[in-house]
Amino acid sequence: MALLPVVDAVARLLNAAKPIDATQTVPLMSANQRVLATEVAARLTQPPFDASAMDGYAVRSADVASIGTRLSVIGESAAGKGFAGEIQPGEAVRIFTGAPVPAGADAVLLQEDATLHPGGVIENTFSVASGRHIRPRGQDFSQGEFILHAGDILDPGRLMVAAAMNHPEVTVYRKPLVALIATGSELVPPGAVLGEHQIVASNTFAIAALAQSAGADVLDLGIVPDDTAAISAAVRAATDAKADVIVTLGGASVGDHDLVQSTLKGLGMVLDFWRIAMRPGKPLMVGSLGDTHVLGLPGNPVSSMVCALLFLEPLIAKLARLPQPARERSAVTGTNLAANDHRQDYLRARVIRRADGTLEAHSYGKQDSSQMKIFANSDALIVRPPGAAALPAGSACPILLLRDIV
Ligand SMILES: Nc1nc2c(c(=O)[nH]1)N[C@H]1C(S)=C(S)[C@@H](COP(=O)(O)OP(=O)(O)OC[C@H]3O[C@@H](n4cnc5c(N)ncnc54)[C@H](O)[C@@H]3O)O[C@H]1N2
Ligand code: MOO
Repeated sequence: MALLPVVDAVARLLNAAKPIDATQTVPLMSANQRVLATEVAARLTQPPFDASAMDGYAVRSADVASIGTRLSVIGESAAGKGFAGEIQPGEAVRIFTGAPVPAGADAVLLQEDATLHPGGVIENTFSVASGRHIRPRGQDFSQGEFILHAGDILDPGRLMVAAAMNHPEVTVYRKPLVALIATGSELVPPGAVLGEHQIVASNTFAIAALAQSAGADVLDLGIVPDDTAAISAAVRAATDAKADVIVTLGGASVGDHDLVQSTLKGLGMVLDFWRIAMRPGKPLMVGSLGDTHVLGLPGNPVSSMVCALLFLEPLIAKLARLPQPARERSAVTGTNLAANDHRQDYLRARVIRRADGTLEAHSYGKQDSSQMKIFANSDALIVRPPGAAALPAGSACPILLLRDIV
């Protein structure tokens, strides 16, 4: 079977994925980066009353048209405790930022523009026009106004206005649930005392972090040995939990102990495709078990990460109604790059930002898909398309950023 090109494989996966319709109501404190499922209208008018924008004196502007006028201060209006009476000609009320403007007043004289005399009398050193330093009722928004909309991604500004509209909670789309199953009889969790021929299961932590950053909830189903019954039990646990995506780690290739595909098929998985024209990550498997997407990632740590970046991250974005990831950048290669074969190659690279802003990517020379230290030190993947000619240092090359470059 010919290997499927990466771009076709991603398109097949995303075309088959439907955004999640289910919603849930969450408190504002838990709503950052969630996707709104409803329109949100203001439950009140903001500000709810004409309010002072400054600390000073509420006055009748006609009284202070000329400098040097004396006014009697007859009371105080503070934020949360306004002045009940009405200002008459020749009177002023001490007022503070955010406080309601008393009846009769139509401007605020800054305290810097008033001289205080004994006996509660002020004298203006500046004149203020009608309306000056007053925030009229409803200047921000009005009750019933729709300010947030279904599909909006909640961020600090939107959460601020949601709270100001007097909503303690919002209705958002449910996050996709990604179940992770690490397969391999050699695997033990980090922190374990390793027996002979055992290795630490590291992939789960990388893929879980990637899935959470992409907007998913993660269900870690732990490590299962290379055993059909054990893999089946973990897959059933994932479907019982109503996972939207089951991600298996390892056992994706052709060895005698690579049982993931055969086990999943035995449980009813429909295989969509297997084996992609990419390096690393060739043995990636994609299928569906009922409505659940199944991604079988290769066990080699870097292969699993590259597959997760290329396939799991966009899948989560589509299910979650979030924008597709935008990791692509233009860079120049800082090293000579060899001609490529028929598999799209993803070279781990350090990236520096030149003084002119250009990104310069330095591929690690020797690298294979088991080398986690190189991946951890990599800022980007240089993308080498199938059949790409050799590139001398200084040539333009596309990269996928793994982290921000300062
Ligand atoms: N005859 C062939 N052999 C292999 C092929 C092939 O086409 N023909 N493909 C190779 C490629 S490419 C890859 S990638 C690997 C992927 O194999 P599997 O998905 O079956 O992975 P495993 O054999 O289970 O493990 C590979 C390697 O990674 C380690 N591993 C597994 N899981 C984890 C984990 N959760 N955390 C850390 N490390 C893990 C495992 O111990 C192995 O060392 O197949 C090639 N073989
Ligand atoms: O594709 Mo494998 O992922 O080369 O190591």
